[in-house]
Amino acid sequence: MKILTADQLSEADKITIQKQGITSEELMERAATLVFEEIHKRLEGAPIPIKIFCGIGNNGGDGLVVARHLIQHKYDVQVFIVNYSDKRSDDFLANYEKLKKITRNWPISIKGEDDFPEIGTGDFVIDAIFGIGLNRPIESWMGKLVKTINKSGAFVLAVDMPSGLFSDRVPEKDAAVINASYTLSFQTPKLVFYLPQTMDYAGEVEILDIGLDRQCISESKSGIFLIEDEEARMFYKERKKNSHKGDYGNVLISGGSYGKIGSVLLSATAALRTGTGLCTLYVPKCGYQIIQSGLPEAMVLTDENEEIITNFPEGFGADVNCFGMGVGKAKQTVEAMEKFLRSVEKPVVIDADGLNILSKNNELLKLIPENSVLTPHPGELKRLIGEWKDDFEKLEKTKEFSKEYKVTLLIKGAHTFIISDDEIYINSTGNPGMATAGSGDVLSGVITSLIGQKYNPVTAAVLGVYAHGLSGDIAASKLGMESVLAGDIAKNMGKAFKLISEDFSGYEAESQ
Ligand SMILES: NC(=O)C1=CN([C@@H]2O[C@H](COP(=O)(O)OP(=O)(O)OC[C@H]3O[C@@H](n4cnc5c(N)ncnc54)[C@H](O)[C@@H]3O)[C@@H](O)[C@H]2O)[C@H](O)CC1
Ligand SMILES: [K+]
Repeated sequence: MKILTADQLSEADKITIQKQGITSEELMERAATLVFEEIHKRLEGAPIPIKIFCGIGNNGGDGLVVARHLIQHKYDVQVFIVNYSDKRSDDFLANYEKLKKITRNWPISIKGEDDFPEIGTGDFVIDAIFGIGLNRPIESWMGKLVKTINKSGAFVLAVDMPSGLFSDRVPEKDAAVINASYTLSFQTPKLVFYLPQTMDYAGEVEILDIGLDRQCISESKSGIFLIEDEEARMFYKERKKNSHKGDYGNVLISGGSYGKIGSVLLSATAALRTGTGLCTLYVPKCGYQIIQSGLPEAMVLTDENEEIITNFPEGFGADVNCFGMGVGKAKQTVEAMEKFLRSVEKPVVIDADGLNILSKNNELLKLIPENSVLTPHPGELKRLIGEWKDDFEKLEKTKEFSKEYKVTLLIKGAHTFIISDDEIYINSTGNPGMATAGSGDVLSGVITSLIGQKYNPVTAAVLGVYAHGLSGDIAASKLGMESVLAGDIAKNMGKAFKLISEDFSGYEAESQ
């Protein structure tokens, strides 16, 4: 799903009104009715005290529409108008009049701290103060109101955006921003819902299709995409009946050192579980027994050194190479990496210590084959591209690096970002149970495997990250998050691909 900016959404708003021949008030009614329906579906008429805080723009207008429907469905509702100016929007005013006609319990105006209501843990708060129209930080008594809501312990549902959160920048330290439990957002996701510095404000996110003009959305220029089941299914290539192992890639994974042979083992297991035809590992001598007995399906080549990699098997001729997990940073290993980079021409996958070697030996960067995939976590990324001021700068610097060296980079996290040139793909699968040793080794194996199966490297990275997260979700649903091991992520990969290729609804039904 495409991610649009606030300006693009406002534009889509206007075009929709023109093309569909509706008024903006009708569009507001449509959008906010969907919000009401979501709430009604969950509360099922429960007599919970609902406090709706409305601004005086269109986000506030949405709040008034939601209030009207809730009141008409006999919910216990109190509306508060956060009355910070006289400039009320037309659609706000129209809905204010409509609300007054259906209830005697008129909205209460808040003009300062003295007007703040008591908010308790048992309340259901709807935040309709500001949406995508926010153009400066929330200040004065309004800021205090936001902080009071946050401290109340109430369940907070944000309409479109948590108030105080900008769609295109990180809030200042101590800024007043609603900490929503849940955000119902209109039409397209917003980038800030997925960045580590801002994602917590939004809580759980659901996107409501409010029927904005499809053509306008598809023509809006955006290089940012949220990857969900639909996109993953689009990328997936089915295995052909008339095929043999040679069609699924000859993979060479080089890595490991004494005490870290498990990393390569995990990566190779994941590659094979992702469908690799032939998998060979290049490891120090100490890894031989471990791999032969731990993964009989893999072949093993050993370095002459017992404990570290000091060389690279030139002329092996793999379809795709992966380098780096568990290799350490010894001088001879740096030389081995240089030999590796000089002897391969096709795109490679570089992970873990391979990345740390690159950041300490910048002269090696220019040897990376074009279209390679680098899979850093934030610490490794920082060593590679330097410090960043905030998540937006991190994205910009990563794009610059991607363009300079013509590589795809991952930024691993709760939502892994895949960055290639000017494009950003955001993954939607995965869970905190996957924050466990070896999880990254598994991911490199998956991506390497897909490149070997002739996916282009960007697609391999995007689909690989998605499948890895989905497999982690399957593992967590069986084992509980705490018990997920990296090996479980590799083990469930087949099931993840089965879901991607066939039927997601089955998984959803199964996991409920
Ligand atoms: N996107 C859509 O298709 C639809 C959006 N809807 C809803 O409309 C809001 C956006 O409404 P808008 O009136 O443009 O902005 P806000 O309500 O977010 O803000 C109102 C107004 O307040 C001023 N302002 C901004 N920041 C501050 C501040 N810190 N302090 C004081 N005042 C501030 C500024 O002038 C704003 O214009 C969108 O989020 C949806 O909820 C439609 O209902 C349906 C279609
Ligand atoms: K809001």
